[in-house]
Amino acid sequence: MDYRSTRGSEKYVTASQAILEGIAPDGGLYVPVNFPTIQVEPDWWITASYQEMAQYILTLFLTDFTEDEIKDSITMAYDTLFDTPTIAPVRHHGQVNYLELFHGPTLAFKDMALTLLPHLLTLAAKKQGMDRELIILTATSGDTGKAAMAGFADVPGTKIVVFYPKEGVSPVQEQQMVTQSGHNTFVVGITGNFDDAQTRVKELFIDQAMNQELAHQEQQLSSANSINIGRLLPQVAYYAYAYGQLVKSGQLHLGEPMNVAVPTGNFGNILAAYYAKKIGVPIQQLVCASNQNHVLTDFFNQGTYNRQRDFFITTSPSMDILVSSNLERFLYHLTDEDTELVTQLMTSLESNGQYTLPVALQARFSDFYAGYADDTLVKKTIYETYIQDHYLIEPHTAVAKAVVKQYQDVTGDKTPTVIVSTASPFKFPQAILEAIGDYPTDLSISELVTEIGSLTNQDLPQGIQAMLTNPIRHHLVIHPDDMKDTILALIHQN
Ligand SMILES: N[C@@H](CCOP(=O)(O)O)C(=O)O
Repeated sequence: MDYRSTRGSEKYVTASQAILEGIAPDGGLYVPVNFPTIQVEPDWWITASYQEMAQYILTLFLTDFTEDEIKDSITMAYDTLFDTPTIAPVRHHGQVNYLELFHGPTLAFKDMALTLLPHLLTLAAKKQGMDRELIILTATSGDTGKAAMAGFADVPGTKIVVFYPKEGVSPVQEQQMVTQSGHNTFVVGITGNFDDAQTRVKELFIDQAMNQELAHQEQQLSSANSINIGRLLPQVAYYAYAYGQLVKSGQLHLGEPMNVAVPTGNFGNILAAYYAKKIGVPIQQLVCASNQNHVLTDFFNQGTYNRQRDFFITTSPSMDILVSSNLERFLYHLTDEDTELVTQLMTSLESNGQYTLPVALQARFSDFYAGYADDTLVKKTIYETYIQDHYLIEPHTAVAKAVVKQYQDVTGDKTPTVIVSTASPFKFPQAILEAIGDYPTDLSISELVTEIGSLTNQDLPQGIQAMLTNPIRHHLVIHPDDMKDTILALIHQN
């Protein structure tokens, strides 16, 4: 299986090359040149473990890795770092299925790929005979940063630098990041938003002077964001696993489709569901759920992507994004691989802040339903779910739940649906407590997470305990324009 850039100007590369580079040299994103199909015995869906499914699916995509390399990486990634042997359980509460993707070490769905990526990247470097130090640049709106640092901490031959919006993540997300250990981890707040960070990170990948300077120091950039195909493909596995669990629970007969509802900002998680559908996971409708920054909702409903709009800081900060990077990959597939058109659209987005898709292409959106929920609706959804179903959900999951309700009200579609639950309630205690009761507004982080523990009847997860006890190691806050100099200073300090 080869990969090519969405902007088309580069030659085909192997999986290991694509993973190592992170982003294509022309500024596009690597995509598979074709899609394999799942060919398994019927009982595979209900008997395979999470690890077995992930191995099967990744073997289809990562064809220059051996089966043993993939298997060993998966064994190391999905182990006791997760607090449940099922890794990605589907829980059923009040007639609703939640695919809980927050059982990994940092309590967010990003762990599903970022416990694995360091192994894949290390192998990719070996395969390519690349012995430079890897500098992993990462932009985060809260979850990716912590998961990426936890994954790469003290991994030989790597340094990781993460940028996050200083005023745009939850207090727990920030505390998790700034207490991260590891001699090779760096996290820096910026006085801007996630888009400022992500845009500059993408620019640096194609900044010749920067890349030359790094090469001179025997270093090379790569990415831990979902712009890296090696971050995205592991996420395909959990949609297959969720489907198997729905069949196992008797909600579906094998072959009958499910719907999935994904809270999304950077369009990576829902693109992984789209890829799952393309390789044969029976998915009917992809419900694309946005928060008040509903640039994706407007795109799917009106055909125009317009990032020139107010930016809101919401209670679901991981989705506070106006430039959804992975939409570029979707456009590539939607346009039947018309790299010239994709390049035009992306150039228009960069220079005019918007683009409109030709009407004939808008007619191809039928796989997707898009909607959004603002913070008032999110609050109501968290409250109702807790009171009616005795289940505590965090704001991103609540966004998806609210949009599923809109979808079902509008269409009457009764297809069994999986709501992708992207983070643990422990990461967003303030928003949750505000939604469900009359809590004092001045609780400390420790008091906040303790309340969540009482409400869910759980001990504090290991990752939360570590956050409360580890010292703060990262203090830097900079202007986004200083990102390049800051990276160079951090990675070259002794
Ligand atoms: N929601 C993300 C933003 C970056 O998304 P990614 O999937 O491209 O890493 C976050 O929490 O950082």
